[in-house]
Amino acid sequence: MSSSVSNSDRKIVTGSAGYILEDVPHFTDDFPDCPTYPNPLQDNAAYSVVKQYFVDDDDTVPQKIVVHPDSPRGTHFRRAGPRQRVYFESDDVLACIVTCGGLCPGLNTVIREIVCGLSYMYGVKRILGIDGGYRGFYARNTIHLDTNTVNDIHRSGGTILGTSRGGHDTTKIVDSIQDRGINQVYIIGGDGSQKGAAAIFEEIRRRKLKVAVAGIPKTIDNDIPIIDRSFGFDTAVEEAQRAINAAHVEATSFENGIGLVKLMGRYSGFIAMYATLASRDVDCCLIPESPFFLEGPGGLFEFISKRLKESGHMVIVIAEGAGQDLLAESIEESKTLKDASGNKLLQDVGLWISQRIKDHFAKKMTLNLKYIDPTYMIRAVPSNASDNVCCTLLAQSAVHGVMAGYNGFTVGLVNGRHTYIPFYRITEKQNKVVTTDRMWARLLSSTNQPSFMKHDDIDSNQLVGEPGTMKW
Ligand SMILES: Nc1ncnc2c1ncn2[C@@H]1O[C@H](COP(=O)(O)OP(=O)(O)O)[C@@H](O)[C@H]1O
Ligand SMILES: O=P(O)(O)OC[C@H]1O[C@](O)(COP(=O)(O)O)[C@@H](O)[C@@H]1O
Ligand SMILES: [Mg+2]
Repeated sequence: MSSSVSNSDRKIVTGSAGYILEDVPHFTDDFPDCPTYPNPLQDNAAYSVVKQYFVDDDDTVPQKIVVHPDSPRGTHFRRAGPRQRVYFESDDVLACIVTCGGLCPGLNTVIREIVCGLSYMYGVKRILGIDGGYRGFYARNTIHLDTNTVNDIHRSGGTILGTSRGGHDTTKIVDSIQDRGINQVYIIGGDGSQKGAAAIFEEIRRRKLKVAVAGIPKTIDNDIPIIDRSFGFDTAVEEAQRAINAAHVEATSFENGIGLVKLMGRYSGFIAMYATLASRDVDCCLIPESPFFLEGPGGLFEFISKRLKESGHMVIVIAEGAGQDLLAESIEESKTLKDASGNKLLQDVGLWISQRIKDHFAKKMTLNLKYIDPTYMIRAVPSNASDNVCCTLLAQSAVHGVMAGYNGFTVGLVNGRHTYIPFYRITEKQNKVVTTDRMWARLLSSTNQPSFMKHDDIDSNQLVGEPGTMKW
């Protein structure tokens, strides 16, 4: 690596052939002389047999893996994992864990694995749970966590710590961290929580505290950029199959039956897209990234009419954020309502579209429409086997990074490898389905639905924009 540019926000290292490392802060940036210790894992019987268990400090992971012979090497992120030296003595650690935002399958597994990782791998004995999200830092007592208290929690949905929206007061949160003597903060949450984590980290740095802040991305609808996916998505897609199956059974049992399922996805339609591709019973999938219209040639009503004539039934999957522009035209106040975190409150597109379909066909034909809203059911369940493994690796990677002195990062899977990503890359934009990618084309070809787009409508940004993750 040849040169390094660093300001309070960004730490960019450049190398030959267009190599760029978007690095994360490290304790030594602010405390150049802080002491280090041998990693206790080197004496751990389970890990000592692993060849090259410790990650080389120069290991980085490319953001783009499809390249041409003359492509520049491009952006990389620091590879996650244990390092030879650590920046905390086990007995000095006072760690805390907080869960924020909406529920997601796997929250309890991540909590469990942070506690077990800290305890079994690094001999940390003092771990606190923050009660009920960010406001719990200053408004509630802490919860004692150890390997016994978390032993069985991965079998339950939700979060044993509780969660909330709103209540982010950076000054009060950092006061609480400072007063309690906490020196490791693990924040499990979505895009909003990671913005909160970045604010906490900035304030900690401003106060020159030797406190590590690490984010673990919680995104059921896969709206966090850079990462391949995070825990809970797989479970949500699997759980959505039950609703789609029910919709299919209802639709096939009645004359002109329509089963309509609403799934989560405020701005990103990945759950709807993957649930549709997995099921094969879905005739039409509507997501926020792909505008649609109801009336006239090429519209949804025409397609419903055609599909009912062809097969006598149909299943529609709609993401909660789809068609919000159409709803906003009819419900004026929907444009301004927000939740406690400042997220725009969405109107129930499922109810609205059900009514519009019923009204449209009322005088034309008998129609049996059943609306199923499993949105909270798909996020309140415990995580499945594959998500449990995902939770474990994310939690352990976060613990390794913090112990190794890295700071102000979100841990995430990039092209199948765990990495440490600076907060600003996680919070600067949202991950979306790119409707000019092949995956959306596969969906259109599997459902045979219209694209609802005229060529002129295709957002020119999408043609040149960064491709969405989860591409095969
Ligand atoms: N820009 C922000 N700055 C600081 N805190 C934020 C910001 N956005 C959201 N938060 C806080 O993060 C927490 C979770 O945010 P929310 O948007 O509800 O869920 P998620 O993290 O799942 O996206 C809330 O306590 C909220 O107040
Ligand atoms: O009713 P709540 O608890 O605010 O949750 C609803 C929202 O939570 C989510 O499941 C997840 O949102 P977050 O990522 O902001 O937590 C959204 O898809 C949904 O709109
Ligand atoms: Mg969010």
